Amino acid sequence: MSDTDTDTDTGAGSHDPTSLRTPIVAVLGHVDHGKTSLLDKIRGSAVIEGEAGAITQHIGATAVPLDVVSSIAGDLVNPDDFDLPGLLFIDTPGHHSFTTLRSRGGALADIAILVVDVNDGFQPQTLEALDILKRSQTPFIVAANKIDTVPGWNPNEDSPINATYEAQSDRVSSRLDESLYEIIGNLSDEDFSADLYWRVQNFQRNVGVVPVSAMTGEGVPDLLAVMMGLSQRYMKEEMEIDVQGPGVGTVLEVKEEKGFGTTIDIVLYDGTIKADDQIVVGGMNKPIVTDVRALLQPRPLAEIRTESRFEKVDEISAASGIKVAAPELADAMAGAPVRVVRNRELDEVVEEVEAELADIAVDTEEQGVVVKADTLGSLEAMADALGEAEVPIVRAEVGDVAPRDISVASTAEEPKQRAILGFNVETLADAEQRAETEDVTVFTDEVIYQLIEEYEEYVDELERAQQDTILENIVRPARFHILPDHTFRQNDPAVVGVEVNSGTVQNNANVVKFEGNEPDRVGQVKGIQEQGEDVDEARAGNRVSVAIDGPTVGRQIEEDDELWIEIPEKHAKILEQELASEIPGDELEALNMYLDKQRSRDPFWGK
Ligand SMILES: Nc1nc2c(ncn2[C@@H]2O[C@H](COP(=O)(O)OP(=O)(O)OP(=O)(O)O)[C@@H](O)[C@H]2O)c(=O)[nH]1
Repeated sequence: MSDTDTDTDTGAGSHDPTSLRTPIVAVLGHVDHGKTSLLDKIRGSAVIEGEAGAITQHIGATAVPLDVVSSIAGDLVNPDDFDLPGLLFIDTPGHHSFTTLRSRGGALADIAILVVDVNDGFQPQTLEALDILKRSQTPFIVAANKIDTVPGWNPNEDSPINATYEAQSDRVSSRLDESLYEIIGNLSDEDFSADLYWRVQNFQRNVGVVPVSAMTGEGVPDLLAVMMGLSQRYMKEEMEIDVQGPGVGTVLEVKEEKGFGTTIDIVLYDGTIKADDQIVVGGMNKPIVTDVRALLQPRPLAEIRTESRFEKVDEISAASGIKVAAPELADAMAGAPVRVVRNRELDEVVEEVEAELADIAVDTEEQGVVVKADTLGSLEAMADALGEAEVPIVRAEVGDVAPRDISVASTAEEPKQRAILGFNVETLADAEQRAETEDVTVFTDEVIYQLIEEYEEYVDELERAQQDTILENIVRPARFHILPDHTFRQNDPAVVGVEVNSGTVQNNANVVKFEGNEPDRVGQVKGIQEQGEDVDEARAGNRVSVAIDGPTVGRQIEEDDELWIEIPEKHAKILEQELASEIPGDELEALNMYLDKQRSRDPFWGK
């Protein structure tokens, strides 16, 4: 330990062939529950507590070295107990960036903080985040945030939780306990056994809940202590890397940068990347092979007035966030792998990148919706969620919704598949216009489940509308009988009083009479009158007079006869198979009786 004691540089450090890298930490949680504030608090405390320059601002991440963790956490962290170099916090909070952050087949973050507002409790994105954590099997702790908002709270800036608990009245602390136990209960509903962190004996089996305030810093010492302890205890082996080996990382963002062209912000989780390395990066169509032109880090705050926001470095080791400037990065994708070639066969490295990309690739089908997402990880998350919702995908790509996506969607055979689902992306202006003319519906949202819910509602509505039009064009079943002494006209057309037993008699429908089970078309309804008024239809129970063109009363039809509306076989099939739940019960009854009659003659009628 003693030889690394003085080494506060969490990145390029020791020259041991293997060394322990910094665990990568991601912060997730529902909107407004305090993810950004918590990160800011940790960063802020680190700046105040540490020697100048002790925390390193990386691209997309903040490194908090062990000695700074220890000075914030006080008695809770004794640096002699640890040999991991500190913690690397990913600066972009939210499960969205978390899904982007993947490494070989898993989450890139080694550990996560799930922020839950103690007042607000579990919310949709809390559940979504939990789902993502569960799937990626990422260890996490819950930061029960905003404890300072418990009415009557007596704040103690930056205090460990037990000290601040003691400073609260019984009423206040039992109120906080109530909220905390609610969160623990919610976690258990989601199959996570959880408890207040100081009661947890085995963090591999139980999720620790740490009460904190991102505002006052209360509980932040505990949070850091638990993170450090968890990493040291359970992740040490995974943190062993060949620090001088060729670097391996994940693209966090693809960005245009003045003077540098397209650059990629990456998180390096293994080895070292050097300013003269050849690298292979996952691209839209194929791996991109290119040479690093510059490795860029943010300039320390003091030098912000100089022209560039960045300064060049010669090399950097895992775990770290770095901007890479290199030619031909336009097709690079957020979430894609990056590998340094150095001393290895280029083909081999390309194959490794291809294999990783294939691993993330989404299965597409002949017919389905178009899916767009801003990163590979989120595309994969979308594909998973759509798979669960049984929505097939015809094309899945990283990027904004573009006109060619509209073209693809417009070729869908089913109207419900003339749709594009865009997660965290924009719709380009010309695509929007095109969507309108090509009758393609574009859905965009920043929450996966909301996006899918929106689409499902749309599909439901579409199907309802379709059934309505089908129903409009389909002959409705009806059974009715001629009332005795109600012949108003013998023929041309015959006009008789009838009562509808079940179903709906509609104008212009054909009328049949069964002789035994043999249907015999006797004519067509040519007018319905109810109490002297013309109507379009008569429902079950109505007594109306109908004009039937074709028969003569006394010959083809008689008073007391039971008559039916004739249902074409195709219509009968649609009614029975698709619309049975849409039509009224009495209509269904008439349909079933009609089918019974037809099928006693021909068992396959209407099937
Ligand atoms: N009183 C109090 N307010 C807090 C605390 N943490 C966050 N807030 C406030 O809650 C609001 C949301 O906090 P953010 O940090 O922006 O939340 P977030 O989860 O990062 O939100 P998004 O980035 O929008 O998802 C802000 O007004 C914060 O000032 C806390 O511990 N106590």
